[in-house]
Amino acid sequence: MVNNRKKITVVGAGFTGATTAFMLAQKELGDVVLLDIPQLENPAKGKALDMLEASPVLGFDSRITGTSSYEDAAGSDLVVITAGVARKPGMSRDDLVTTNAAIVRSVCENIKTYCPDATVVLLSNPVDAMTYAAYQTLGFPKNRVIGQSGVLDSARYCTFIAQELKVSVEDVQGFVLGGHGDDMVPMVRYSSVGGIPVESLISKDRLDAIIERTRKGGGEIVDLLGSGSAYYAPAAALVQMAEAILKDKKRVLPVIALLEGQYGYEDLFLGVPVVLGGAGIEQIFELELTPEEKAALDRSADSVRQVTAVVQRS
Ligand SMILES: NC(=O)c1ccc[n+]([C@@H]2O[C@H](COP(=O)([O-])OP(=O)(O)OC[C@H]3O[C@@H](n4cnc5c(N)ncnc54)[C@H](O)[C@@H]3O)[C@@H](O)[C@H]2O)c1
Ligand SMILES: O=C(O)C[C@H](O)C(=O)O
Repeated sequence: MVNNRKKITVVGAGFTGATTAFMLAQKELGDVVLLDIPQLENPAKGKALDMLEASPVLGFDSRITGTSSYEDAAGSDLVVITAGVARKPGMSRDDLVTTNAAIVRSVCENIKTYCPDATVVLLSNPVDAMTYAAYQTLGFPKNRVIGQSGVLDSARYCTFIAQELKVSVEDVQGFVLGGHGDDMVPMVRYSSVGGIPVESLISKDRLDAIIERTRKGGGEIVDLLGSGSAYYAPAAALVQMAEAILKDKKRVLPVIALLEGQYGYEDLFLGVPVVLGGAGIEQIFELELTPEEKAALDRSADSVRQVTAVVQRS
């Protein structure tokens, strides 16, 4: 049964948007509108129809429509924004800030008009700063403007731990704090495998290598693809967040939230563990950090503050 016929709009029908739409529909989290610019309306319609024609085989009843009109998005419960350009090999995510801030702002003007009650999840990069730009433009309550990075970064971190120990990913617990950049902070002290602290299972050298690979995880995929960036794991991360919100699951997940004093930061969107449910971000967990962890988080927050300042000036 489709989840109370919730309505979900995915803005940007490119790699991440289309993959997210398909996963949302397969999980029957709602009816899905896949929206792109007018010049790409037909490809958006084509992708949506192609997905819909898979529904008898895969057995889902979510409706999927492609469009370039925000009227079709009207009244959405959830809006996922993937609109924007992706980086190329040799670029950092921050190189996209000016281009994508303009795109995110124009998208959010429409969301504000057509979907005033929606919860909005940002994916476009650099995502911490794009979440700030969206919050400014939307004027929605802070709990309903959320960025995706920590679920993806944590998934990469847990994948590498499971590979190292040759164990099931299902038994690995761990998460990443901070911004979605190369100085993100995988939280080793809070990571475990089957309840056993990871530091007692993996040597420091190997853990350092896993941390470094996690931090550069997006770049590893960009280099392998040659053009474009990751989309399967990012889409899976968005869908986990969507499910938590649409089903009011109150999952504890690392997401990009507005910090107003938590962790010592003011007026900054940054990745932290939260309770994610029907109201969006329902609670922010503030962890006690060691001096080393806090210094690492400060470095990450500084990077995010610098790129956010570009958004604030533009
Ligand atoms: N936060 C993360 O963890 C994460 C993960 C993966 C990708 N991303 C980012 O997500 C963005 C999208 O990645 P992708 O691989 O889907 O790129 P893509 O190029 O495949 O798709 C982007 C789509 O956005 C559309 N678009 C551009 N301007 C638009 C507008 N004004 N309105 C509606 N649609 C518009 C484009 O036409 C295109 O179809 C990039 O910025 C990428 O860096 C972030
Ligand atoms: O690395 C990128 O540019 C895309 C995304 O942020 C990712 O981490 O895969």
